[in-house]
Amino acid sequence: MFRPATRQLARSYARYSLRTAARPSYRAAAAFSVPATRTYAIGTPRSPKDDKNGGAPRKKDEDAPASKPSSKEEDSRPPLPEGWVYLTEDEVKAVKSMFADLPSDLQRLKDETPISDMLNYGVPVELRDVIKKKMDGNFSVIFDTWALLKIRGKLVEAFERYEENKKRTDFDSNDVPPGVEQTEAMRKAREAKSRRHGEEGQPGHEQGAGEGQGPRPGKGPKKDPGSGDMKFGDWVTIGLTTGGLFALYSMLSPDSSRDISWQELRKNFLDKGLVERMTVVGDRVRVDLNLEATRAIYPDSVAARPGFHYYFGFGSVELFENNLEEAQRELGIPPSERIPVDYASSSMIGSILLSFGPTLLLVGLIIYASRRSGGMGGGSGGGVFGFGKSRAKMFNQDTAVRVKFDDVAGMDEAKLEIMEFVSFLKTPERFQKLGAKIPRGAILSGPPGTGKTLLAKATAGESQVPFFSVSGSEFVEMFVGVGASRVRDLFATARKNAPCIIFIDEIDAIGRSRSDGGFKGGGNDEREATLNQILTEMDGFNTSEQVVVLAGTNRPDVLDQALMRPGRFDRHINIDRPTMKGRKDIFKVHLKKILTKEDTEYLTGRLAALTPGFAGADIANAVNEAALVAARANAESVAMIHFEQAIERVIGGLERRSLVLSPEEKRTVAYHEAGHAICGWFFRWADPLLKVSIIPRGSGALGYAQYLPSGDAYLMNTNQLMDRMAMTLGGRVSEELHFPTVTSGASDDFKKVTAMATTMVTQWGMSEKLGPLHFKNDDNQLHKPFAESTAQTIDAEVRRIVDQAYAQCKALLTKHKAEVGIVAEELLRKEMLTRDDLVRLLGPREWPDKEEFSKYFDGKHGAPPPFSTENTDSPMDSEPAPSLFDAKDAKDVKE
Ligand SMILES: Nc1ncnc2c1ncn2[C@@H]1O[C@H](COP(=O)(O)OP(=O)(O)OP(=O)(O)O)[C@@H](O)[C@H]1O
Repeated sequence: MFRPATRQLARSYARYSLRTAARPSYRAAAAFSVPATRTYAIGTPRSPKDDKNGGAPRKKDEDAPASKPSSKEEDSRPPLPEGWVYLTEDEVKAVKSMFADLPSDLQRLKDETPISDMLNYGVPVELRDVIKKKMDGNFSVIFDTWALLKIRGKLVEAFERYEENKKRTDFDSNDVPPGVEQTEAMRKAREAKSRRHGEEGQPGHEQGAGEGQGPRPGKGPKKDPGSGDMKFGDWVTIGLTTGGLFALYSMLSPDSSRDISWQELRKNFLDKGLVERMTVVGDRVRVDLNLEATRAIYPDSVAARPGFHYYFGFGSVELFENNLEEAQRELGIPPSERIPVDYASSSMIGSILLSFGPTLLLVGLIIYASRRSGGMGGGSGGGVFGFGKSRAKMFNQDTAVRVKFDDVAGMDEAKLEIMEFVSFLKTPERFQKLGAKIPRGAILSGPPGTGKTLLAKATAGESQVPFFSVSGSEFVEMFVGVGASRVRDLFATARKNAPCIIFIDEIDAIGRSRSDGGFKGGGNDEREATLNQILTEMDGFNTSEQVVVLAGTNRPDVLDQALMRPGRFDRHINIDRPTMKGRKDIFKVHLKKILTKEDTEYLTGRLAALTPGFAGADIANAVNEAALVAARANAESVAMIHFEQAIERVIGGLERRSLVLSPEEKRTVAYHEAGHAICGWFFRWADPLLKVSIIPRGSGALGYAQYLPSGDAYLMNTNQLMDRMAMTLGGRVSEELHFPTVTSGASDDFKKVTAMATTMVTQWGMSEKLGPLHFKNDDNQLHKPFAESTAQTIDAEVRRIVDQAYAQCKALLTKHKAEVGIVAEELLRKEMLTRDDLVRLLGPREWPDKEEFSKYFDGKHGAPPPFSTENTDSPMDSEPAPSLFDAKDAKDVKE
């Protein structure tokens, strides 16, 4: 089987055949003394039509055979050089059969190869071995095909030598002398060559017609329908192993280019027709070789690898062009087939980019990063300078601060105070004509969620002036000077928009007392610089400037005194948690958004009674939660029961019915809670019980008892405190009385009792031994503000008080041991008991109820008992945020 591996080989063989077919007297022997052909990887053939000789080019080789010899002449065939033999007819038949066996993609080779001519012109002797193997049936597709390729290489080399010796010009199909009849092989070979030349896309070139002529391919040798397929097909046929490894090696090889001198290039590649294209890249020329031809001649060279290029330098483009021109002239390459030269001007830009690319990239990144951080601030200025821009959000009439004083409830005094600012902003002349200096600003302080921000917004909403809202933490940045710069920017913008209000929320983030820094080691210069800037800006206000600064904080105690002095924040408005009436009003505000059919007066009163210690935000949350509970229950409107469930949920957390306790644990919890309930029922000064439950809730409470607090207890006497402590210890005492051992469940009770007793002794002057002294225990202080002996006295007094509460509780529960049992057993059955259940089990409470209790919880309004047992919690509910209550809060969530 004869399978040319490369385009070059195929072409060479085709030419060889053409030649022999055209001139029968030609002998292979002559080929070794006279070059018969020259191959060019590139170049455009002359069209036969264009040729002056009518498609038959001039004759170049005088020794070339003129016609095919007859079989009679075979004996007189000239001797062949060593290593070459003439084939017999049988052998030629075997070659034909090998071609017939070729895979379909190589069948074309058969057509392009004039096999019968082999009979006359000899072949390398190795071909005979291959033919023999074929005839014996030992032909190996991989190894013997490879041998055939090598044989083909020898043939090509022979022609190359011939060419070099004679320095003759190309001999192609068009060189057939006039009058010589072209064989079929000649025609096909010429067509094949014509197709290859056609790749160069020379305008006006006409391709020959005939079978085997494919559609004209686009530019580039790889698209050659003949040679490209041939190469690929060869590798496939030879074997994936050889080809794959070679391709992999070629790809992975870092050796993708090499410098070469002009002389080397000329000797090794140009003269052999292996150069396909040259590209001027900057001051060098890149050489593209015809891979297939190169591989045939230099099979082991890197030059034959795909993607490999030679480069050579030149003095000037003109010199290079002249050299190339001269070389091609010497080689006799016709102008139409000269090697194309490209000029890659874009490489200049490419090389500039390559040199400056990293720097440009870095600069770009820096600019991008600074723009981003500037942009994040929301300030108008971006870029590097955006850091110092204020991040205050501005609201005006268009962007609407629609909050009005009516939306703020439960802080009437604070509202009155702040209304003065509104009058000042609206009618400044009223104050100015009397010579009154307008307060510069006000600090709104109070626990979280009490409505400080809301009040500031309402001030802006009422005065109809622009409102700049910023948080203190937004001045804090890792860069020195940024905070002060943002303050400057904020005040400058505010002055431009005067009259207006600036609201700085959480001002303690920057307004912290400057002396505080010392303890933490070195202070914080950046924060101090920011604070100083605020002080300066507020000082700098001209009295007629209508810019009011409001600030909110939960920690007025840590603020710097300079900030609080008159002339800066001269009004201090403390907003505490709302009273019973305040809560009622806040409920009214938020109930406006809710669809409910309940009597508003009764509903708000009852809810306010149930929520002592709730801040405005807690109330807003509870109302919203009630609407969600009602929605889950598919209710038409939000009813009392939904509100109560919502409040219970806000206080105690989500019910955790999935938490399964053992019967023994459940029993312990029931007796523990029953102990609390009995104490609350029988102690004179204890808060009336609302509900006791052993359904686990929240994160760790296994049961709890809830009491109606004694209104807003601003004052508590010793009796109340002792009863409350005794009631708190009721759980543990009950466990002691009813079980052989006690549990860890009373830990939180002890914590509360200890805290209460300690406060009584150290702050409320309720210890006769210690007397009327106040010792504030500050965790930040290293030393206690009292002597060691005082500490011992405090310890002793705290113990005495707790012991007394314990004794009081034990006496009561021992007396009512049976009742504890009754309540506990009922609790185990029902899991939750209300006040009505206790009345049923224990009879009416001996002590009179408080006013609010009888008003809202006497059952006269037909409302269900508080905290109905109906459970609408679904497992998907999220747990509400726990509310904060101080020691005065009577809601008692116990473990
Ligand atoms: N007095 C009130 N009247 C009506 N709603 C209130 C009142 N106080 C708080 N709220 C509700 O609580 C929400 C939160 O209040 P706001 O943000 O003003 O609290 P804050 O005191 O500024 O809290 P923080 O100290 O945590 O910043 C308000 O949007 C409002 O719905």
